[in-house]
Amino acid sequence: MAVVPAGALMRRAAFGVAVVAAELLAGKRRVGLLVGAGNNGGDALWAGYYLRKRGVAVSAVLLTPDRVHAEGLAAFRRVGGRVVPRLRDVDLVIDGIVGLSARGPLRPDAAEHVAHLEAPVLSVDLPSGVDPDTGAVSGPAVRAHTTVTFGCLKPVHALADCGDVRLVDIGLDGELHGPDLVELDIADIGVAWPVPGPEDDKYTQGVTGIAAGSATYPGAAVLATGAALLSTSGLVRYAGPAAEDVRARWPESICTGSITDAGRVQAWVVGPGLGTGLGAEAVLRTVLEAGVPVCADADAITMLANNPDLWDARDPDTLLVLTPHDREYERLAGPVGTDRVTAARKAAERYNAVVLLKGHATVIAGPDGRVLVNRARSSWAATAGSGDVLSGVLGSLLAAGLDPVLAAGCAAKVHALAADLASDGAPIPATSLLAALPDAIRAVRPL
Ligand SMILES: NC(=O)C1=CN([C@@H]2O[C@H](COP(=O)(O)OP(=O)(O)OC[C@H]3O[C@@H](n4cnc5c(N)ncnc54)[C@H](O)[C@@H]3O)[C@@H](O)[C@H]2O)[C@@H](O)CC1
Ligand SMILES: Nc1ncnc2c1ncn2[C@@H]1O[C@H](COP(=O)(O)OP(=O)(O)O)[C@@H](O)[C@H]1O
Ligand SMILES: [K+]
Repeated sequence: MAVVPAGALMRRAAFGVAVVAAELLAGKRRVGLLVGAGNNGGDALWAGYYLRKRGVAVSAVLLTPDRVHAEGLAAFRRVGGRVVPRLRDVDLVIDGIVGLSARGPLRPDAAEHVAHLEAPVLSVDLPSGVDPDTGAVSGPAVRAHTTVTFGCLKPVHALADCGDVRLVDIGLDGELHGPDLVELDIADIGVAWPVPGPEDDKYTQGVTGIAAGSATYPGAAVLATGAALLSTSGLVRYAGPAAEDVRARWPESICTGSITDAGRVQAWVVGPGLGTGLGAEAVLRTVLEAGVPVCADADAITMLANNPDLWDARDPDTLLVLTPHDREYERLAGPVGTDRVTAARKAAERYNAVVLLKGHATVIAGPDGRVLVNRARSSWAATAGSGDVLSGVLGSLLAAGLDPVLAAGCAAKVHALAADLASDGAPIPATSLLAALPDAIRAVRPL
């Protein structure tokens, strides 16, 4: 703002909004604006101005008539824009209620206008009512068909549903610092995914150890072992009371009844279905002492939360990835709250571990401050046993030697993709998600 003429950034932004609006209108001619008190409302009014100049009928509701972007309103009026008490018969709504300075959900008057909308909504910068920094929705909010944002993506675009997100360049490039959050794309994952070369054999690609399952929950062991087998072509060892079940389902795994004679591995997955009794504690201790990277999931997290002495078993240099869902997180570090990125960061720092906080938007924080986000495209992965699959995928990537933050990011993305591919619009059990892993990996691998 200091280096460009006053109002220039807003006009560039608004012009970008008008271009996308014209595209969404696809020949229709009536646009309504919801205009709030700040610059977001100013963007909407200027977008209305550009649309009017293209012959579109534009009406605007001013939510706070005494606090409105004055130049934007004057320009809008100059070209024949109408101010109305309520939007009626419009083909597209432009949401300029609040933008980056928004706090909290929509206030009742704005919520009332939004509740009655029938036309698709084009949000300026973010769907109003959704928190810009955390993506939290704690009350009424706009549901956007499309969001147009400026200069760079903001955390809300990675953490919440903003519809189709379009980025408009308004000339901020030189001013932007590196990203606070990173979302891996398919190409990043395709490059990172371990692939055997001519020199490889079953050991060189990393051996994954699975310490999971119990007499009560043998299925978790079967799912985690299968996921490791399907994710890389290295060897997978299983150790625990579900050895018979695992061997029957996965004859290619090497199974033993006890962790003490499991043999060497390059990474351990510990926890799914393991239980939390004394035997399980001894298993967790053995794994943490092994000096190889560990993915601690499910019951392993609960044990670490309940018995802090267990942390002493870990060599401080041992790479650890914790994969809690919200309730497991709460046992470890208190309530997650609405700011999932801060929650994951806090636990990563406290435990000197990579923390993968599961959910629709999975947040991965490294102890070095890196944060990755992966927002799922559907919620079909929210099913029993799907976390066991995730831990197996992640363990095999750790065994292959991937950096643990990258491993967690790759696992989260491929897991979510497998859920989409398996589901194709219908509910699926975790065994189907598991079976779709090869398709998901093929989909990310370079052609
Ligand atoms: N910073 C920049 O370089 C640019 C910013 N632009 C626009 O400016 C916006 C930010 O503008 P502002 O800082 O004025 O902030 P906003 O437009 O987000 O508005 C803040 C105003 O809304 C009120 N408000 C906050 N939360 C509310 C709630 N829950 N319900 C109702 N009212 C609420 C506040 O009291 C304040 O008056 C961006 O989102 C973007 O649209 C663009 O013009 C492009 C350039
Ligand atoms: N609403 C959702 N949308 C998309 N993915 C979800 C959703 N809820 C959970 N998941 C994913 O499903 C998996 C569930 O793991 P978890 O809770 O450990 O299940 P389980 O213990 O039954 O295996 C995680 O990978 C999580 O990110
Ligand atoms: K908005």
